[in-house]
Amino acid sequence: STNVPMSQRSDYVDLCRNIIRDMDLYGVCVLDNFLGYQRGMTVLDEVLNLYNMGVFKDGQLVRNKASNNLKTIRGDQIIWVDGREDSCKQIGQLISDVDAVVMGSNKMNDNGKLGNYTINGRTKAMVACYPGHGSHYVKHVDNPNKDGRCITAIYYLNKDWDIKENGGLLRIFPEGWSDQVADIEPLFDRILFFWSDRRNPHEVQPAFKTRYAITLWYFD
Ligand SMILES: O=C(O)CNC(=O)c1n[nH]c2ccccc2c1=O
Ligand SMILES: [Fe+2]
Repeated sequence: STNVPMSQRSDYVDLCRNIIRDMDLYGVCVLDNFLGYQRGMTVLDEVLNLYNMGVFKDGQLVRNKASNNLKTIRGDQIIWVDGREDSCKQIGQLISDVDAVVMGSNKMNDNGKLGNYTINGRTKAMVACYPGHGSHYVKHVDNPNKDGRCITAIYYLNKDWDIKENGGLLRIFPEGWSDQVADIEPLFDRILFFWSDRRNPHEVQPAFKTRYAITLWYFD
């Protein structure tokens, strides 16, 4: 699947059915080889180019619950792109492919919804870099207070990632799964979907190698 638009891909319907089933059963869905190697690499090249241009900003400070001082407990650096910028065309193509599978899953479901949501918008793409040296993200819920975001979609860009050496595991603690957790490695060309609300508290464990991801949040 090189430059075939997502909705024309032969496995498009299967991808959407896969998302519908996993989101209904688990509230989490992982798809590998989402864009294919070549296109994945073009997206990675654009992200590396952005990073080397120094346009990423430090993730905002978050008060450390343990102590009352404002302490950087997240080492992520982010930049928001909408995909139409000159240097973000491939990221823009990724975005429209994620849109295609999310909207496709939304329509394809018998009740025309994905988990009782009618998706009608999304944020821009948040390109995030965890610079290594133990940078992490404490356990949190993306949308704890009904801000409208219902699905989190994260596309990972990390080639030759060795979770034991490099860390950076995403651990989801799905509500109602008692003590089970979903451990997701941030592997190159992997995309992850999960409900953004309190059903899916999650954390990014300390990363010891530069770790890139692109996140989209879908609204209903
Ligand atoms: O990268 C991952 O695997 C998971 N990542 C997250 O859960 C995550 N969630 N919410 C954020 C808000 C602002 C900046 C970065 C983030 C962020 O990496
Ligand atoms: Fe998150």
